[in-house]
Amino acid sequence: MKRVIILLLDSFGIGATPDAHLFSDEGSNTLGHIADHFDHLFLTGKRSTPLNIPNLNQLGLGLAAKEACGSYPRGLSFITSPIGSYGYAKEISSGKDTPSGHWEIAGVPVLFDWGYFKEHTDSFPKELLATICQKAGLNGYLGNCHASGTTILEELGEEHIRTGYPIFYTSADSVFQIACHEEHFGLEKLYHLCQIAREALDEGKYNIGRVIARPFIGEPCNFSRTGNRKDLAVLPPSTTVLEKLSTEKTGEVVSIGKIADIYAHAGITKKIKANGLNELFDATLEEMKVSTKPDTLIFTNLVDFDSVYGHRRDVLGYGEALEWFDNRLPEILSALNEDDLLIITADHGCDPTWPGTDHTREHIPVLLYSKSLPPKALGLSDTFADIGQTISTVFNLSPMQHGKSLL
Ligand SMILES: O=P(O)(O)O[C@H]1O[C@H](CO)[C@@H](O)[C@H]1O
Ligand SMILES: [Mn+2]
Ligand SMILES: [Mn+2]
Repeated sequence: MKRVIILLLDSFGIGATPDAHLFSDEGSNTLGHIADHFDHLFLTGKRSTPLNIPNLNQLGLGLAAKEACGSYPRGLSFITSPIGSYGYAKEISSGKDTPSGHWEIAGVPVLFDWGYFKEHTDSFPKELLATICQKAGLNGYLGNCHASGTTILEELGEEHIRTGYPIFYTSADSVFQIACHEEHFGLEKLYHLCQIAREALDEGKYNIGRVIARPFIGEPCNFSRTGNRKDLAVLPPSTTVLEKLSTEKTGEVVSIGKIADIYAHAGITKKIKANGLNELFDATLEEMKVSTKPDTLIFTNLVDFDSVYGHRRDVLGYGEALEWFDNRLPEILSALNEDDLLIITADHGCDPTWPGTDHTREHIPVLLYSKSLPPKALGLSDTFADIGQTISTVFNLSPMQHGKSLL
């Protein structure tokens, strides 16, 4: 039996890429700056340890980070003999968004330019808004701007409840996001509205990667987003390794968390919904226990690193979540069969110390671990697609067009 398990820590970058200046992200470093912060807390007596992630470090994370940005993350002990193969990768896709990162990992980089809503206010074209309102029978909308998804609820959540108008917003990513109250507006009504927006964007050829439903609950001054987020993505531009596995080998491709949505369900054979790091982690472990089909890929996206900590610029929360993950990592390692391959990686950066609330253009870590694989230094991957090519090699699929196998 051959299985590949991918744990994707959404936004866990390890240092700016050479093209980061094109995104105003030169010097960004998600892991590095979190480690700096924790080291400072330790040295000033506010924490009993620096950033404490010994298991990731043993897998070669510190060494990969050193190669990616020039310095070992502060406070981590220097490891000379990691137990895993470690490397780092840069991105050839044009954007630093979630679909681009995930698709490139699956062997399909985004070599075209997405459409973006670049204006920070009055962000969406009038004719697009008119079409959506007409098709959805809406008398109005709120927002129509760039925003952080939690800040905009504080600003407009109350007015949304009072008027019944949905909140439309975007970011530096190729997204059209819609926030509505689950009870006052209704969840199904929100999903329906997102579908209308998706169709209007496609018909208008705006080339927008995702429409995202952002449901929330609560009262003014106390709103919170729920786990019923839904991403309506366009299809990847060509066949991903996920699709190849499910068609060439009739293998099992298990999505845990938002993976299925990100790939527009293409190639996914089993979908497991889970919210929050704990549930996502438990679901991954459970799937590793019950999956018996040969040629299985279990792919988990741990979105909270990005949506709860990275975009919120919560350095402490991000670091503590990393420590939580690291502490549970041995459970995954001991659930691995002899010829399973574990891949720990990310899709882009989201440095919580960086100005603004957007992603950062960074290298991703590429940590491979298998009981049957002697550890080695993998060096720099010129594209995230090396991961897809590696998976294609493991399952003996036809080669992907991009990337080289790391095995
Ligand atoms: O600020 P929130 O709503 O979390 O939105 C963020 O999440 C979106 C999708 O990952 C990004 O484009 C960014 O805008
Ligand atoms: Mn992401
Ligand atoms: Mn994000």
